[in-house]
Amino acid sequence: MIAGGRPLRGTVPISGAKNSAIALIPAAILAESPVILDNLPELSDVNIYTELLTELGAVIERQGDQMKIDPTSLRPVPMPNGNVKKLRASYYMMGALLGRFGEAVIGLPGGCNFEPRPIDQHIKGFEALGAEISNEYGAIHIRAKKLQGAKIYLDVVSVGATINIMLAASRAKGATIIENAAKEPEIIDVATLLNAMGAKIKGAGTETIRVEGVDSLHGCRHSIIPDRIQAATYMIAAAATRGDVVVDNVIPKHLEAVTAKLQEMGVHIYEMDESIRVVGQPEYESVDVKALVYPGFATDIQSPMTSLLTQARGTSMMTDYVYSNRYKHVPELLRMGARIKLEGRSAIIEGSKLSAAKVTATDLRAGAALVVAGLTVSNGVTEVNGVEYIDRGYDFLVDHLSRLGAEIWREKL
Ligand SMILES: CC(=O)N[C@H]1[C@@H](OP(=O)(O)OP(=O)(O)OC[C@H]2O[C@@H](n3ccc(=O)[nH]c3=O)[C@H](O)[C@@H]2O)O[C@H](CO)[C@@H](O)[C@@H]1O
Ligand SMILES: C=C(OP(=O)(O)O)C(=O)O
Repeated sequence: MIAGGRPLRGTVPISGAKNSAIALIPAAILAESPVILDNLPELSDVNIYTELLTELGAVIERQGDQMKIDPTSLRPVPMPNGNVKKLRASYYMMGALLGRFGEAVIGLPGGCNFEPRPIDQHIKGFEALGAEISNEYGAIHIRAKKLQGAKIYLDVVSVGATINIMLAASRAKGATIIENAAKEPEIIDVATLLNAMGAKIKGAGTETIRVEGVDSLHGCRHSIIPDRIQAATYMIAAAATRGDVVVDNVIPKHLEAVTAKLQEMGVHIYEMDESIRVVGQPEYESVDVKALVYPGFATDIQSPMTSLLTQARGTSMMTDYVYSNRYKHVPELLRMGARIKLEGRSAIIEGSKLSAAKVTATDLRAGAALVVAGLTVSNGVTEVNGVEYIDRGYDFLVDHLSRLGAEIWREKL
């Protein structure tokens, strides 16, 4: 529930990145001794991953924002159903188990289903490494007598496929070259962990990644990079409420596309070494935004940005080149009085005054978009349902926003 209309003011600490954490936890499967992860976010996706690895026999200890994963007794137990279906990133178990044991049986992943999300490039990568793959009763069976390095050109730039191939290839014989690789910061984070575990990966963060396979990997300690999507969401919320907020513990370089777009709208932004101050203004110019792969404007921030664009003067255009149909938030924003038209993969957004309504999130970032919208509305209380999606990606959201001066609370059901 949000009684909006209050400018957000103060400092918000940003936790470790969800999309790193849920790749780094399965990466630990490849080690033959314990891995320690610091700066772990407190998210439902992380909790589900913890359960998944425990079901496979790993021993996991958590203390504050630290997780110790001891994978020494872990076995490649088939996981056709259950927790794997609750999580998009359960597909990383495929690459990790394949690398460590040469086999994996994993149910097709779940997670946010804003549109069909194929994993054909992951499969193509495993096959190129020598794995045999079949789909039986909704679960992918992957087996390889021996993993052999290969040259793999990805047909589409895919974060998940790039990471999954790195995981398996780090234990293959010889060199694997991934061409047309994704360049997101989370890919560099995974490569950094794997290299600290003894892998030989070069080029992460560029479109060509070279993985020299090694015979074994060992434990290490690693600190997860800050969550750039959470950070961007608070930046957008600060702008939308005409507030003055410092997002702290971030890597400003990871947020350049968002910073540039907000500045183009007229938001004042000051970058420090590890924080960004966002000062909202009474009026904003309309802008056109293209959601692209990194270093472009992230698709994961497209939905909250769409909410902010309702606050700009004139007509803005949002085009998502990564997911053409990621607009489940739009019908809900219409309920709040937004004037948005969908055309193909674009949303055309007219500046409008929003009003309170009962709305429902059906995926994580749609949820974030509705919260941003609710924060701008001063007449009445906006009710956002489906908050379990928001819990996938924003830890302590209500606490953080309350500390920034928002009137926001969770109803006990
Ligand atoms: C857990 C995680 O890190 N999730 C992120 C990851 O998802 P995920 O890794 O699943 O997304 P991808 O980068 O793979 O998808 C990018 C595009 O490629 C297509 N595609 C992907 C794989 C494939 O085998 N075949 C194929 O056609 C997808 O449909 C999509 O259009 O990157 C997305 C794009 O930045 C983000 O929105 C997600 O938050
Ligand atoms: C779509 C997202 O996550 P996932 O790929 O885990 O569903 C997201 O983080 O916005």
